[in-house]
Amino acid sequence: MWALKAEGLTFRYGELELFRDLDLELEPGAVRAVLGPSGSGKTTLVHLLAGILPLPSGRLWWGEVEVGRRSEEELARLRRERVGLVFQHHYLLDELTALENVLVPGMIAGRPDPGWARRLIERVGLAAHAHQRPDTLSGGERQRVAVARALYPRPRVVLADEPTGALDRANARRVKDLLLELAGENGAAVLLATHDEALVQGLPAWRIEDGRLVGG
Ligand SMILES: Nc1ncnc2c1ncn2[C@@H]1O[C@H](COP(=O)(O)OP(=O)(O)OP(=O)(O)O)[C@@H](O)[C@H]1O
Repeated sequence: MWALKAEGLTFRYGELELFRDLDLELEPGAVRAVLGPSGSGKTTLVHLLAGILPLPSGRLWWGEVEVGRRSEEELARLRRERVGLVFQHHYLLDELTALENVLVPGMIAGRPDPGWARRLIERVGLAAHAHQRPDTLSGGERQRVAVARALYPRPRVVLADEPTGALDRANARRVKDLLLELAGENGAAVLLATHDEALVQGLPAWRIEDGRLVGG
């Protein structure tokens, strides 16, 4: 069984065709970088795979569940349970502490587990900062909170779009390493889209070419 699978994905913005009959499959625990220059469609691909952009054609699965056509509400619930998202911008809530931000997915689901949230905050090296608000943390620390929050629901797959794009080299590596470690410990597959080839050196990678993914 796969953690993430897409079949026959075609997508265009007007005249600009970004994907043509694209297939992909990630097994549980697998890691793939998605590489491509600016404008090649990395963000668009992540948004399609996250169900943020509706699929105009093709099929998408998160684990054994086919995403298909669903109400916004149902899609949001499924995504919260099955998909961890990390973007270049952290999207943390400024009025909550770091720990509370990690717990948010559990509160929305009505099953908060503060012990698990605390363990994740510890794992990303922020135990001493658990009760600080995001606006009092550094950029790298905020991204580590975002990584912990993405892993909180124990998702099948983590989709990351330039998660280290706003960070210096050392912080970028630390955030990327933590993302892969935590995902690995929890059996989540990771798809990491970036233009930064040095960051993902040594990882299996797909490149966007002619509307498909090659390599890997
Ligand atoms: N809403 C939109 N309407 C029309 N064209 C769009 C839209 N969003 C993106 N595009 C175009 O689609 C192409 C792919 O954009 P996308 O943001 O997916 O690329 P990317 O590889 O993530 O780029 P970057 O690394 O610069 O973020 C670009 O040429 C962009 O101009």
